[in-house]
Amino acid sequence: MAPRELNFITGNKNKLAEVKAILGETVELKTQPLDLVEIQGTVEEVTVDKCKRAADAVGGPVLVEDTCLCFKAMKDLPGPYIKWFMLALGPQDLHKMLDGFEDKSAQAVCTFAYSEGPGHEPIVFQGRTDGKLVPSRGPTVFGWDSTFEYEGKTYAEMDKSEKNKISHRGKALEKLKEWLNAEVA
Ligand SMILES: O=c1[nH]c(=O)c2ncn([C@@H]3O[C@H](COP(=O)(O)OP(=O)(O)OP(=O)(O)O)[C@@H](O)[C@H]3O)c2[nH]1
Ligand SMILES: [Mg+2]
Repeated sequence: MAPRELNFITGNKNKLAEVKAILGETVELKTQPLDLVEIQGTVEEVTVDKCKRAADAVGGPVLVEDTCLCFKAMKDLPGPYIKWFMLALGPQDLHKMLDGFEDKSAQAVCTFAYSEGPGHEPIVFQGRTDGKLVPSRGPTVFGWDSTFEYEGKTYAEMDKSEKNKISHRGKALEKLKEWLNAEVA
């Protein structure tokens, strides 16, 4: 049975705001701001492990999300480790990581995992958006939004509803919504 409410565990306020806006009235969204340990591995491994840790910490059903930024020239790195590169370099200098490469293409990947609670295997919903890494343009409010360009505009140059329609997160949440609706029907 699909849940009627979701407990989204995240320490990231910007993610939470987008998830709230995208899910709208689909489901009741609760949240707990836990900072969970994140392992190394593929994005699926990182997200599933984060989900299990969240379920254990909360002792009940949880939703978590992990975001990757993958550079094609770097064989998909930094991927799930993008947070640490962002923290070190900031949005102004992140694009310089690809200075030595012709290929500036990048893919934003968003992976949600839902678990019914401790001991339950998480279900995964993923969305991917192709773009490229560019010198920062637009407000630097959310992570690497100002350096990721999709069809001529950086995420930061789009208004929120425009970003949410084509974003990695929007696409992943479309799959989550389909699952919620299919289970209810
Ligand atoms: O410009 C951006 N547009 C986005 O749409 C977006 N989504 C995530 N991020 C950043 O990418 C890293 C992911 O790391 P991450 O998934 O582990 O997140 P987090 O640790 O901040 O929160 P959480 O793990 O508690 O949920 C963090 O630096 C996030 O700020 C984004 N930046
Ligand atoms: Mg994190």
